[in-house]
Amino acid sequence: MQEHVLHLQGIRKCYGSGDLQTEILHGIDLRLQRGEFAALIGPSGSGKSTLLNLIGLLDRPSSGKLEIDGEDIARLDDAELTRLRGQRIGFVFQHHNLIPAFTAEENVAMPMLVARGRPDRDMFETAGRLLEQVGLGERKQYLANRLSGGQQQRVAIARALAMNPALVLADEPTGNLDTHSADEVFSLMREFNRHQATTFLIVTHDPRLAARCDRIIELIDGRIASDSQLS
Ligand SMILES: Nc1ncnc2c1ncn2[C@@H]1O[C@H](COP(=O)(O)OP(=O)(O)OP(=O)(O)O)[C@@H](O)[C@H]1O
Repeated sequence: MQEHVLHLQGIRKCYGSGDLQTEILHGIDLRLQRGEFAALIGPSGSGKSTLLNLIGLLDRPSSGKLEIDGEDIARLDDAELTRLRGQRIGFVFQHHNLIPAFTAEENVAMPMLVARGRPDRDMFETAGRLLEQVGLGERKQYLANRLSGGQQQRVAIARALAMNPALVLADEPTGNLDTHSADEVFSLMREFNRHQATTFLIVTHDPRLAARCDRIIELIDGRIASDSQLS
């Protein structure tokens, strides 16, 4: 097992081409150890989503080295990147991205269905267990669009954990929620982190939530401006 779930060295990202090319990330060095619970903060436009997209293997860096769970992504073709993303990374977005006409259970089973190619009993058992862990065991047969915003985000967390990923990337996971639901969703991520040693990297604009992380990484103008260990 790799000690570092994530290792970035000199990561740069440019958008556009020719004279219109703009560099957004200017050489990011970052390591995340297994079991870390880290916040990524920074002003709007500082490059947080751009960085998360690279780490989430949704886009490739313009240069630099990116390793996920010991795999150097430069060596992987697009199909291998998709496999690595599906198996090792979980995503929680601000807008939960659940399939509204599917039940909570079907939504959580979806990553397992995609990986295995056909439904089996085990994936629904796993989905049911995860939904119990996020406090929605009674509602697993509810359609996603019949659940409240906070409940939908809890389903999204269960779905992100369905493949037992090494790393969960959360982009403003509580941005749409009232304070109480935001606290609940945050506490759930924390519990999974403590009990399963899942590594979390969470983009948040909420200083109160960032202060509940172990580490705060601050991005300003495409550079890491500060990186502080809180516990
Ligand atoms: N596909 C793209 N093409 C060109 N420029 C882009 C693209 N995506 C992002 N940018 C630019 O990159 C910069 C960083 O954007 P990014 O979304 O990563 O910031 P952010 O820190 O996540 O901001 P916010 O907190 O507002 O979500 C911005 O100036 C943005 O306009």
